[in-house]
Amino acid sequence: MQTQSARLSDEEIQVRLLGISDWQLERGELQSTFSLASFPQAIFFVDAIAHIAEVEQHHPDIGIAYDKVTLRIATHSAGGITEKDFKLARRVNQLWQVLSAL
Ligand SMILES: C[C@H](O)[C@H](O)[C@H]1CNC2=NC(N)=NC(=O)C2=N1
Repeated sequence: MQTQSARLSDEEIQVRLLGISDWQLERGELQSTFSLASFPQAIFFVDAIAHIAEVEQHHPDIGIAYDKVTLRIATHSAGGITEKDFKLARRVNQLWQVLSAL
């Protein structure tokens, strides 16, 4: 879909960042770090993200440091940030809200 995979301008990115909590623009990627209660919970979170990524056919770079999970999202084919990246970030935030309520 052309509209979803078109590279966003810096201004468009900043506007969208206002509407999504806990994500920053770092080195040309959307980035967020989530703190879990334990290493197994971090792995569980990453596993759920993997399923979302497969459904979306859009995949974050994932770093796991004990109980912290850092996600970096960019659209490599567009050489920048696109709507697909924000869609994935919003899905991760939804997952985070569900897990936080458990
Ligand atoms: C064919 C498939 O849709 C592409 O290779 C996708 C897969 N997942 C992807 N994920 C991310 N983050 N960026 C991409 O450009 C990308 N490309």
